[in-house]
Amino acid sequence: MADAEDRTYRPDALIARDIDAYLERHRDKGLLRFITCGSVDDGKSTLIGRLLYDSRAVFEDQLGQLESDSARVGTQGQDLDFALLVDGLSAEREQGITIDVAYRFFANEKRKFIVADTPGHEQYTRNMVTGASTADAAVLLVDARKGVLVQTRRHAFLAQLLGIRHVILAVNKMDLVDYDRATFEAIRDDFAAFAKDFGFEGLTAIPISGFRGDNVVERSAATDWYQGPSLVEALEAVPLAGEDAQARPFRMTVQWVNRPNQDFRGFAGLVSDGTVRPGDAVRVLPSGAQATIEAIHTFDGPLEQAVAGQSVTLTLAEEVDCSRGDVISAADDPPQVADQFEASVVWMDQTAMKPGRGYWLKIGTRTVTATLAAPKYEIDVNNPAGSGSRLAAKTLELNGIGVLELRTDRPIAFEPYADSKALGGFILIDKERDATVACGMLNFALRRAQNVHWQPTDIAREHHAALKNQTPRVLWFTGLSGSGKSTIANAVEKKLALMNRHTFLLDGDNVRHGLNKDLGFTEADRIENIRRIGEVAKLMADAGLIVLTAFISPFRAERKMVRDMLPEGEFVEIFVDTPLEVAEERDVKGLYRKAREGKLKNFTGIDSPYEPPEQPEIRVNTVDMSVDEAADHIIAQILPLK
Ligand SMILES: Nc1ncnc2c1ncn2[C@@H]1O[C@H](COP(=O)(O)OS(=O)(=O)O)[C@@H](OP(=O)(O)O)[C@H]1O
Ligand SMILES: Nc1ncnc2c1ncn2[C@@H]1O[C@H](COP(=O)(O)OP(=O)(O)O)[C@@H](O)[C@H]1O
Repeated sequence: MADAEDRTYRPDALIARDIDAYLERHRDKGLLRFITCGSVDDGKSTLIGRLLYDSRAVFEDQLGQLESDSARVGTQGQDLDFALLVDGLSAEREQGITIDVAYRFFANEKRKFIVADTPGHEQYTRNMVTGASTADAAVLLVDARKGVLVQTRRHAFLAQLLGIRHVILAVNKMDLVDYDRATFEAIRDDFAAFAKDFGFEGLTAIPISGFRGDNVVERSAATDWYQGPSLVEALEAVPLAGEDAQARPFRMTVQWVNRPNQDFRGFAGLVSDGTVRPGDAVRVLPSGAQATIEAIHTFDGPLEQAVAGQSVTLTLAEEVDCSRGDVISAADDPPQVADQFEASVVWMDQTAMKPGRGYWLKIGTRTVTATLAAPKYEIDVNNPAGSGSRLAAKTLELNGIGVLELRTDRPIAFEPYADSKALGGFILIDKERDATVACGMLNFALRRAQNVHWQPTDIAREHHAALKNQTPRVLWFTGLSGSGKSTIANAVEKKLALMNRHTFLLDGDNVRHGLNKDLGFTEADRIENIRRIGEVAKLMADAGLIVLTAFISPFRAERKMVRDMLPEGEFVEIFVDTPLEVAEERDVKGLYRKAREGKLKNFTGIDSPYEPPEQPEIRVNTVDMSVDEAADHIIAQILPLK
């Protein structure tokens, strides 16, 4: 702040005078995206404020606001409090912490920069992940008085997990330790020792003062013992992501198929890697079909070549199947195709991960269903590099990071995240709530799936059904324990038998004594229980049977999963809608009493949830209907069975 009075801080005057000229001036400069991370009070906001202010990216009205805010609530006496420039949200000001990712743009003579300011607080891992996913570099702030903290380590770990290869360790508040060289070097060495296995290509440590401006834009005389670059110089030296990507084999994920008329079929998307030219041999994945690039179209006309970072429309010389989500790649060096993977997952939702449940997995522009296994281990983010960094875990909670196996319902083209963010990074979406719950990185494909193929059989499911002279069905009873599922399913089966129908009743207690005797009543076990029963019911329906199942099946997601496994109309959801009080009153097996006495844990309706169907095909009310009436009602609804 020493020279604040004698310099005229103004936003680049060109912005106001001629915005086109301003943009033109910056157009051909490379763009570096970076994140800043640090603990609360490390001075992150002040540093970013300083970067913006010194690069004249602050607008005059903001400046006026800053002056009045500084006087009112600033923490820096009469000086401008740069943190106020960045901590824009009022909630932040009140709490004194940054609560979301803020993106800010500035430019200097050499480069344009987008900085994602990510919060330091422990529970905000997901915001850091959001900010880091597109960053080329990370600036990790450390308070010179405090040194490397647990949070610094966590941020460094997340940065490497998200594939950031260039890290700048900004040892801040050097003014408060009298610019002491030994303090700086001890912190630098401490961090380097911790991060030695992280594989950072560039690790630069810089002594700075965001508040005073030392070594932020210009090198400071106060640290004459330091010979390295200023922060901005270090940021100018980070290689741009695009440069790396261009050296890789060609890949483009198809965003949409442009078919304005019969004669034109173009595949539009962003070239994520490499270079493409007309005449190049390519492959469409996951099908593997080969083709040749006919032309490259853009809004401004055809191109002789397109490189990573450009959005184009490709036409192919041959007629091949290619649709949204497919990957067009260099023919001689295509990405892999697989449906089982090891992945690292960062859980970002309040609701814990449910192993066995199907989530939407979105990778590039493709969306498939993925089922996650329980984590192999969770990573102790507070101690990510040492021994003991792997923790046993059955699930992942908010901000938890784990390594696990997952399978997709269809093969997808992919690359390990370490090689390609575009083809290896994904998000997971809760199907019911349509909410993003996690992000992840594919590490590698599991080989085990590759040699297992579907065996085609000559007698198809239609033949089985025709021989039995009936339409297969899965009559899926769901409801609380003691609601009447088994009793009614049994009555329905008897009636169907009298009608000469071929049936099979899969009942909760029986299946749990055999096929599923390894499973208990945790959420994960119930999900697996229903998954297996769904698979068995499907096989039986393939064999032409009318299958009746009587399981609590408490979760909508798994009932929907079984519905989706079967041909349209074959799954009939029957909600045995008995109120909890009535089922509890019946208490056929004495389990409700035990549960109320606390002798039985995770009992449905007591301390484990039941999600009633929203639109069941059939609902039966066992208070008003007898068993026989309920059975007749169901049969009437499913007829005819041919
Ligand atoms: N904790 C707990 N919660 C619910 N039910 C329990 C529990 N412990 C044992 N039982 C008995 O197991 C039967 C339910 O098994 P399901 O396979 O139908 O359950 S689930 O669909 O996996 O939720 C259920 O049988 P029904 O009464 O026929 O529903 C119970 O008798
Ligand atoms: N209308 C009804 N429908 C079904 N069951 C009834 C009805 N009225 C009384 N019940 C009794 O409720 C109990 C239901 O138990 P069960 O069929 O084992 O339920 P679930 O399989 O859902 O746990 C049985 O004892 C049954 O006789």
